[in-house]
Order: sequence, then C-alpha cells, then structure tokens
Amino acid sequence: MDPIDMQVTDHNCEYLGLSRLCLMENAGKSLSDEVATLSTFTFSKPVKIVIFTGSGGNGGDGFVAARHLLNRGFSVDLCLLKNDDEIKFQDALTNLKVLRNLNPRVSRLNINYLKDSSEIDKLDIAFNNNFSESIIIDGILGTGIKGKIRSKERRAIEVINKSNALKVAIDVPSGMNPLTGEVLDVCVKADYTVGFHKVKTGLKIASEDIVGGLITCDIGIPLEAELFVGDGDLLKLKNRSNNSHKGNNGSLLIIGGSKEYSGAPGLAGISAISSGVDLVHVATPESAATPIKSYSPDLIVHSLKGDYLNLNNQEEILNLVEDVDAVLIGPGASQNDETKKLFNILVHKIKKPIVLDADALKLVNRKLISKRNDIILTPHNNEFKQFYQDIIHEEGLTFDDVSMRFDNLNYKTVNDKLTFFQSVTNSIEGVTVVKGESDFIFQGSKVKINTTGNPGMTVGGTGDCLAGLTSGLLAQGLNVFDSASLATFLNGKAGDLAMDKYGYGFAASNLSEFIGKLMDGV
Ligand SMILES: NC(=O)C1=CN([C@@H]2O[C@H](COP(=O)(O)OP(=O)(O)OC[C@H]3O[C@@H](n4cnc5c(N)ncnc54)[C@H](O)[C@@H]3O)[C@@H](O)[C@H]2O)[C@@H](O)CC1
Ligand SMILES: [K+]
Repeated sequence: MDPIDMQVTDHNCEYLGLSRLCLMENAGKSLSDEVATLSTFTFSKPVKIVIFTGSGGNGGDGFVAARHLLNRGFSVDLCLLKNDDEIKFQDALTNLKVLRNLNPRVSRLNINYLKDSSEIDKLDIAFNNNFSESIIIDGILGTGIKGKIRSKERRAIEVINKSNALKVAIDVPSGMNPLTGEVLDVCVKADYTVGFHKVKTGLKIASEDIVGGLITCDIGIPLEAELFVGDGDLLKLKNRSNNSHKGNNGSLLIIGGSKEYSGAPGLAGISAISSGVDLVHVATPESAATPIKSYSPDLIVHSLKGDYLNLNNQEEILNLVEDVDAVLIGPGASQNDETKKLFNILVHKIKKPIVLDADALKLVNRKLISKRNDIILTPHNNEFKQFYQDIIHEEGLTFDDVSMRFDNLNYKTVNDKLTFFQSVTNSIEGVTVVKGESDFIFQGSKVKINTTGNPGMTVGGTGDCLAGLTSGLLAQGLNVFDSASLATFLNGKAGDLAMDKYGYGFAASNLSEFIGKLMDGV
C-alpha cells in the first residue's frame, strides 16, 4: 500500500468515527505483542527494551508499546529525540503524557530526553558495553519522513546500527522512503520491521538487510475505510505553492451548451472554479454564449457559430484544447447528429484527460474511448444502461442487475452488485462514476463508494456541478480515479451543507458556495 493511501485511510477512519488515538493504541499494542514474542524466541531471560521516538505518529506507537511492555514485566528505557513542545502529533503527545503522569513511578520505566548529539554519543558508549541482550525499538521516523535526515536523527540512527541489540523498526526502518524503499542517507538496519494494516510499498522493494523480517499487524481498520471516499482523500491534492502563477493550478475547457441549455455549462464552470482550478474556458454555441457570460464573469466564454455544437467548430475547439490541462464534454449540449459527429471526432483527437457527461454519454461511441485510461464518465443509472447496453447484453446481465437500488440489501447482494458493475465497467480502461443514492466509482479492479449527498440533490443541475468538480480536480493534476472519487464526496457534502442552510429548497447553484471551505477539510 502506498503511504499516501495509508494516510488517506487513516483520516477516513476518523471520518467514520474511528479515532486515530484508537488506531495508535492498536498499533502500539500489536507491536508490544510482537516484541514480547521476539524476546521469548531470541533470548533466554527477560531483556531491557530501549525505544527511540521522534516527533510523529511513529513515536506515538512507541509510547503505547512502552506502556504495554511495562505491563508484561519488561524494563523500558524511552529515548526521546524531541521534547513535548516539538511533538506535533497530538495523539502521540497524549500517550507520552500518560507515561509522564506515572509519577511516583513503580514500573521499570526511564524517560530520557536526548537534548543533542552528545547525549546520543553517551548512549553509544553504553550500547557498546552491554547491549547484546536488549531490544531497540525504532520509532524515530515512519511514513511522515520528508527530505534529508536531520543531524540528531542521523546520529541516533548511526548509534542504533552500531549496537549489537536486536533491532525492531516500527512501520518502516527510519531513514527509508516508505514509497520507493530508497535510502538517501542513513537508515536503521532492522532485524524485524513491524508494520500496520498493509505492507507499505517501499518495504516490498527495499533490501532485506534494512527491513529484516517483515511482520504486518491488523489494527482494526475496517474494509469500508478504504472503500468509502472521505475527507482524507483531500490529502491527495497537492498543496498550492505560495509563488504559483495564474494557470499553475490548472486550466479547463468545457465544451457544451446549446440553444436550449446554457445553465449546465455555467454550473459546471463555477463548480470547477470552486475546486481551485485557475482558469475555466467554455466553448459554446453563440446562442448560449451570452447567457453564460452574464451568468458569471469568472468564466472565459468562447462563442462558436451555430445554435448547437457542430463539425464547423472543430478547429476552434482543438486550438483551445492546446492551452488547457483537461476537458469536459457534454453539459447542456443537446442531442443531434452534428453534435454527435463533433464529439466523436473530439474524443479521438483530444489527447488530454477528458470527462464525458450528460449528452456526451448518449452521443459518444463506447468503442472509441474503450482503450483510454485518461477518461472519466459520469452517468446516472439510465445513462449507464444506455452507454453500456451492448456490454450488459453480452455479459448476459439484465438491466435489473445493474440497477443502483441498494436499499435493504445485505452484504452478499451488495458484493454481487459490485461484481456486476465491475464486469460491465471493465470494458473500458477509464473511470465510470455511477451516480445514485450512493455513488460508485469504478476503474478496472478499483472501486470507491461515496455516501455523501441527500434526496434534495435530485434537483436539476447537481450532475453538472459534479462534472465541473471532477474536471476541475483533473485539471489540477489529480489522476482520473482520485478526481472522480473526491469530486463525488465534495459534491455530496456540499449538498448536505446546502440542505442544512436552505432545507430542501436548495438549488444546484448553491453548491459551489460550500466547496472552497470543504477543500480545506484536512
Ligand atoms: N493508519 C496508520 O497508518 C497509522 C499510523 N501510525 C503511525 O504513524 C506514523 C505516521 O505518523 P506521522 O505522519 O506523524 O509521521 P512520522 O512518525 O514519520 O513523523 C513525522 C515527523 O518527523 C519529522 N521528520 C520528517 N522528516 C524528517 C527528517 N528527514 N529528519 C528528521 N525529522 C523528520 C517531522 O517533524 C514530522 O513531524 C506511521 O508510520 C505509523 O507508525 C499508527 O499510529 C496507527 C495508525
Ligand atoms: K521507524
């Protein structure tokens, strides 16, 4: 599992009500169980445990393990590289404070704060004298490691490596990149690494010299925490750089609108802007251009000849595509033969990530896009059935099998439904978002479920907002699967906030006012 996915899951547990303090407790407890077992197998008598801790969650696991190991009768020396003020991970600090509060102390715990490298040097001497029958636990750095190892941590890692104690790393050996397994500078050479939930990607690649024996412990994270989209998914969005310029945070082209419909591309455009994209262009027939311009001064509207999008607009649209990062095709386009021809040519010629929504789903030929992994479709149930009708028949499925009504279903039927949907959506390499009471996001073997939203969202235009958000995130560089997943979450959550503020009377145009704040969520 990638460390970022682990962090997302971690946050999403919190969103489901499972606190990180609880996960840390489970991690520290499992670690202490493993260390006790290793101690029994490796040594003939009880040994001293030395735990090095840093400023993050990795150290927090060490504090919890210390408490459990004391209860098992071990003598524990804590070696803190950071004092209380420097520990930014609140749950880690909470667990350290529990240990500090054991005063006067009857258990065999020593808490040593290592102020500077000279204090670590003293440990070096102690380790050289008599540490062959000890266990050192490395809780200095885990999945939160960034950049070059700082000097104090570096020195501690060197001292740990020099000692002849049995070394157990928490989650990842400190110094190793948990994603790539690379070691840029120094790294703890562990005899064992005790990881949590799922093996981090880097540990599978790194050399055994560093990782040692790999033990993975379950810490009670439910399957759904990985499956459900939550505000943790916001962590995947790159932080905006302080010195970024206009356009650095993405630009989007929306191709849609028609004589009858000008609201849809406008709503999609405003939603895209609320997701943080810098520039939104709208290419639309002249009959829709003026209403869209007057709807919002934030959209750059390009007026194209005709009442409906048509083949004569092709060149102008392809020129606009050159300057953007992603394209949304479909909102408000209406259905006619000319627009159909144009859309099928565009999906063939545009080599940038595309979102297909609304009328585009009825006009674009599935076979033309089936090999593209940079495309997102956002159908509701009926559009889904229409778009995939040949596949549904080929698979011997019925429309009922792919009906999105999940109410009163038990886990088996939910799993069967997901299998049905997967077998259909697997016919394309891109992402399919099936909108409904819960939204389902499919790409190959990957599935995500979004549970935000409410019945008020059946009001016209919320689908346009979702398409706008999805393409806005895509334009900011998020991959297709993550853009689609996060957009469903944000759109539904904005609907829930709109419901709180306006009751069932809210309109699709109310959603965008909530998105900006939601994006600050983690
Ligand atoms: N679901 C999970 O993944 C869980 C994670 N837990 C633990 O939490 C860890 C992640 O916690 P954090 O995100 O706080 O990350 P870390 O524990 O890796 O700590 C990050 C901190 O280390 C410091 N740091 C980063 N790079 C450094 C460098 N190059 N040199 C010196 N100091 C550096 C920074 O000040 C940062 O605050 C996991 O590895 C795991 O041990 C567990 O508590 C339970 C659940
Ligand atoms: K570690």
